[in-house]
This record gives sequence, structure tokens and C-alpha cells, in this order.
Amino acid sequence: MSCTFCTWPWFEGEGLSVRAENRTKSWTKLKSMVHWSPLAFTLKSRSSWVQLAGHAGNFQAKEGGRLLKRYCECEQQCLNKLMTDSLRPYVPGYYGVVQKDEQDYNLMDDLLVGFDSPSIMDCKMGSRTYLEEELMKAREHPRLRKDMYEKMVSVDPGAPTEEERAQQGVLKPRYMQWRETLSSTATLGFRIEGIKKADGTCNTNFKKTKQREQVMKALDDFVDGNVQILKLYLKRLEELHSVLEKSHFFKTHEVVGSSLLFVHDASGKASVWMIDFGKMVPLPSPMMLDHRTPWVEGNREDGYLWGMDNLIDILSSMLPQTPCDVDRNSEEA
Ligand SMILES: Nc1ncnc2c1ncn2[C@@H]1O[C@H](COP(=O)(O)OP(=O)(O)OP(=O)(O)O)[C@@H](O)[C@H]1O
Ligand SMILES: O=P(O)(O)O[C@@H]1[C@H](O)[C@H](O)[C@@H](OP(=O)(O)O)[C@H](OP(=O)(O)O)[C@H]1O
Repeated sequence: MSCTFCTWPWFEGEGLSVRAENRTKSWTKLKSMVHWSPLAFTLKSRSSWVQLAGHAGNFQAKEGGRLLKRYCECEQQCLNKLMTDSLRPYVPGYYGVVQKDEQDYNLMDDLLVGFDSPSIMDCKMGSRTYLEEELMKAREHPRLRKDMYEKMVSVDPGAPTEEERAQQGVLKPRYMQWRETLSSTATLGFRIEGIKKADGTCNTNFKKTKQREQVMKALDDFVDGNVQILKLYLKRLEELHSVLEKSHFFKTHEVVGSSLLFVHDASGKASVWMIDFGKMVPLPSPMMLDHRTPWVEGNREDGYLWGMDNLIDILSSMLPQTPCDVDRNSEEA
């Protein structure tokens, strides 16, 4: 069991300047690594932020309960719009672009602030994890990814085709689709990316967590069987679900690779937020999505709400049945 783990306190105002220049992301994702800053222990009271999933080196935790995330124009634009949308209570507060050591960052709230030794879970939402535009680009300029071939072989040596084996590389959409079908992304419309528990254990080994029962087991372990925490998560998800159903912003964006971040602690506090808007792309007007219709190329559907329906259904089924439920179920049978 291992995870990308960064605890990196920074100091408010240190060498930061506001800047609007666009940068593209060009760094590698390093999972299966544990990064502990030596400062993590001495400054724990000031920042207990941890990075559970995503690209290593993407974040810097700042003093004052905020985070710097490496600049991405798409994310900046979404976060800006979200600050005045009905979804505002469900996303981190956003404070613009800042520069540090010639690198631009989006400045946002650290959602772990206010929790004491939190348990955290990252669920990547949707039934598709790459944008349609990425698919088209990969067709126009096919680029073999040796790193993805190696990641594939390390999980399942039998997965690459003969051709891929000969090339020792795979195309990115092929790798992403393989990841989707291996995990619950294709079957349930979401997948668990990582779980870090209050006791310090961290697991990002959910690549093959595919079946409903496997997901339930992981969720039950995450909440340590605590029904009150489950209820709080469910309530918050149901609220978010209803806001998403009505949000014009959500209807008019293709949402890929975005996660729900679940956070709770021993005091009984629990909440969920949407994070990662690097691939939340506006649709050409008047196109709109229902986020449930199965994807066929061109329809831009992403399965986000289908995934949320399934997640809510799974969490509901994990709650103990009340006597009323038992009566109702036996009548139905
Ligand atoms: N606002 C936040 N508050 C607290 N933790 C956060 C916040 N945003 C991100 N994180 C942490 O960082 C991790 C990675 O976040 P995010 O998905 O935004 O990164 P990414 O590098 O864009 O990911 P991907 O590789 O999927 O594109 C999350 O799993 C979570 O642990
Ligand atoms: O989880 P894995 O198996 O490590 O695979 C990565 C994961 O699917 C990321 O979402 C993706 O980044 P994007 O979502 O930003 O495309 C990254 O692509 P990348 O290596 O091209 O960054 C993949 O390598």
C-alpha cells in the first residue's frame, strides 16, 4: 500500500505575486511514492494538508489554510465561474492566480482545514476519463506512451496487445479506456482513487476495484462502519446532486477527471466537495448534457450524474434498514 503524500507548509505572502499569464501543464504524475516534508512534523499544527491522488508536485500547501495548485487555464476559468454559481458551497474557495519562482498557481482553499486528523477519500467521477478533444488529438498525432505501457504491464502483464508489446508503448486513450474498464469507472461511473485514514494508513491501490461489493467494502472500511458519518456523506451528496441537476453551468460543461473529495474526522464532522476542474470544458452553445446518457463519440456525455446516482445508491444500501424499510421490503417481496 502506498500513496502520493505531500505535506508542504508554505508561508503566506512569501515571494508571491498575482499574474495572469497562461501556462500549460507538463509534469509527470508520480503515484506509489510517499513524500513527507521534514517540516511536516514540526509545523503540523499549522498545516496538515495531504495530497491523496493526482500529479505529484502539482500542489504547495500555504500558511493560512490555502493551497497553490499548478496553473491550468481551464481550471482557472471554471473556478472563477463557480465562485458565483449555485455550486459555490461545494467547491473550494478560489482566490485567483499567483506566481512563485516563475511558476503560476491557482490559489484555493485547503478543504482539510477545520478537520482534526481527517480521513480522506478521492473518488474520480464519470464514466469517461479523457476529453473528446484528447481523443481527436491522439488520432491526429498518435504518440506512444512507454510509461503507460509499463503501468499497464505492472498491473496486468497480459493486457497489452501483440502490437503494443512489439512497440513497448500504448496510446493514451487506450490506456485511459483500459483503466476505466479495469476499475468501476465503466461499470458504476466513478472509481475510488485513494483513501487515507485517520490512523495514517493510505491506499491508492484501487485500480481493480470494479464490482459494487468491492466498492462497498472499501467505503465501509473508509468510514470504519460509522453509520452517522455515512448519513452525513449521503445527505451532503444528495444536496449536491440536486444542485447539479439544476445548475446551468454543469449542464453546459463536459466534466472529465473531476473528483469528489470526502473528508471526515473523529469528532463526527464529515463533508464532500468537488475538486479538479482541469478538464471541465464549456460546450459549444446551445449544446447541453444530462451527464447520464451513455457516451458515443460526439455527444460529449461524461456519465457524471450516472456515477453519482450509483454512489448515492451504494451509500444508501450500506445504511442499516429501519423497521419501516424491512416491512416495506417484505411487502414488496
Ligand atoms: N482544495 C483542496 N483541498 C484539500 N485537498 C485537495 C484540494 N484539491 C486537491 N486536493 C488533494 O490533492 C489531490 C489531487 O487533487 P487534483 O485531483 O486536483 O490533482 P490533479 O493533479 O489535477 O489530479 P489528476 O491527476 O487526476 O489530474 C486530491 O486527491 C486531494 O487529496
Ligand atoms: O491513474 P494512472 O493509472 O496513474 O493514470 C493517470 C491518470 O489517469 C490521470 O488522470 C492522467 O492525467 P490527466 O487526467 O491529467 O490526463 C494521467 O495522464 P498523464 O500521464 O498524461 O498525465 C494518467 O497517467
